[in-house]
Amino acid sequence: MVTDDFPVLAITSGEPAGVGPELCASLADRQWPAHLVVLGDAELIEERLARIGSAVQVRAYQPGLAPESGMIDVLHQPLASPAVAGELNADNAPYVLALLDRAVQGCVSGEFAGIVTAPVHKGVICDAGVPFTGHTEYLAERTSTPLVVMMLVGGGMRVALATTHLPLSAVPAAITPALLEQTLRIVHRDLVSRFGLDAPRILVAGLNPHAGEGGHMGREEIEVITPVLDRLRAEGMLLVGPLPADTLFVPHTLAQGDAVLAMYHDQGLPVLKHASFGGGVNVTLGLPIIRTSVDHGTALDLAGSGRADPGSLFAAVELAISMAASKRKSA
Ligand SMILES: NC(=O)c1ccc[n+]([C@@H]2O[C@H](COP(=O)([O-])OP(=O)(O)OC[C@H]3O[C@@H](n4cnc5c(N)ncnc54)[C@H](O)[C@@H]3O)[C@@H](O)[C@H]2O)c1
Ligand SMILES: N[C@H](C(=O)O)[C@H](O)COP(=O)(O)O
Repeated sequence: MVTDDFPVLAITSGEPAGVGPELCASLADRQWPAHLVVLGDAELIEERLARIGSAVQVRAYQPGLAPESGMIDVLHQPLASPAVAGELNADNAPYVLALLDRAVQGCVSGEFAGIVTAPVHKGVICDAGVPFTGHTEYLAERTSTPLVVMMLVGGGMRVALATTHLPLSAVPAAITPALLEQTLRIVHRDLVSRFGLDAPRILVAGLNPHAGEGGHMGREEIEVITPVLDRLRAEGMLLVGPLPADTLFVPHTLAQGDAVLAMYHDQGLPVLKHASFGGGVNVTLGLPIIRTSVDHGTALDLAGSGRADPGSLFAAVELAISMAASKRKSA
């Protein structure tokens, strides 16, 4: 059960051909102020541990059992087909989704205080016939949440996205006044409730080069972004922008805000990942449950090598623990 000061967190081990299973096992290298329960196929995790020469042991998860050093507690979920490190197999896509479903179910029932996700491979899930664009959208659907916001934290930055996993050509039409307003409300609310900021200041990027150059390089700033910002400012929200994205991330400007709202995935994430890859955290705002994740993908090239850096997973667990504590304080 989730106790006040010792949350139980579900760690989904993700794509079985990727680095997720071995990274999850490396969580046993540290002592955590939480009970970490790895969701995955126990034999797969044992096989990866043996392969990388790790002394970590696998124990079957039982609620209430105290964590032990050098051991990971695994809530066994069987693979559909044997997994080979580095080789994607669409037959295991339902397994990957079952890990997420089980974790969500545990959060809803109160068994888990939150979810930390190791990476999945979006393409192989789609290849299996399940339209899938990412955990963010999947968890929104599974928790019946109409809108969630992806935010990455790292390198001293918090970068939220107005749009997530959609083709670049679809971005301008997706940035509607309603989307932008709801997104900013979610970012603002969660920065207060989950990150402990009293009056967060959000730097909002424009969509076009030089924020549209007064309408000469695009009109979204004038017609969509500025009116939304004006409306929310009138309510007291501290919003700066729309700012030209090329200079938004220079230290002097960045220092004037607590978070950035970028208009699309590759406007914000390359900057953050350049500054912090391997140590950043992806967090989903607006969900009724806590969810954090690594900042990297399945790294098929490293799977089974023992060379994958667990830094981002560790940071994701730390953030989930701190968010669970904030939630308890505000309850
Ligand atoms: N949280 C997630 O589930 C998540 C996040 C990002 C990407 N993805 C997915 O992962 C798949 C592969 O994506 P990609 O190839 O663009 O990115 P990737 O992050 O898997 O790999 C990019 C490079 O970073 C290296 N790298 C990644 N993780 C590392 C680690 N922990 N330690 C050391 N080096 C590491 C890889 O070896 C590779 O050279 C895609 O399907 C993508 O959508 C999932
Ligand atoms: N956009 C994320 C990143 O670059 O880290 C990644 O694709 C994972 O997204 P989900 O959390 O939605 O799976």
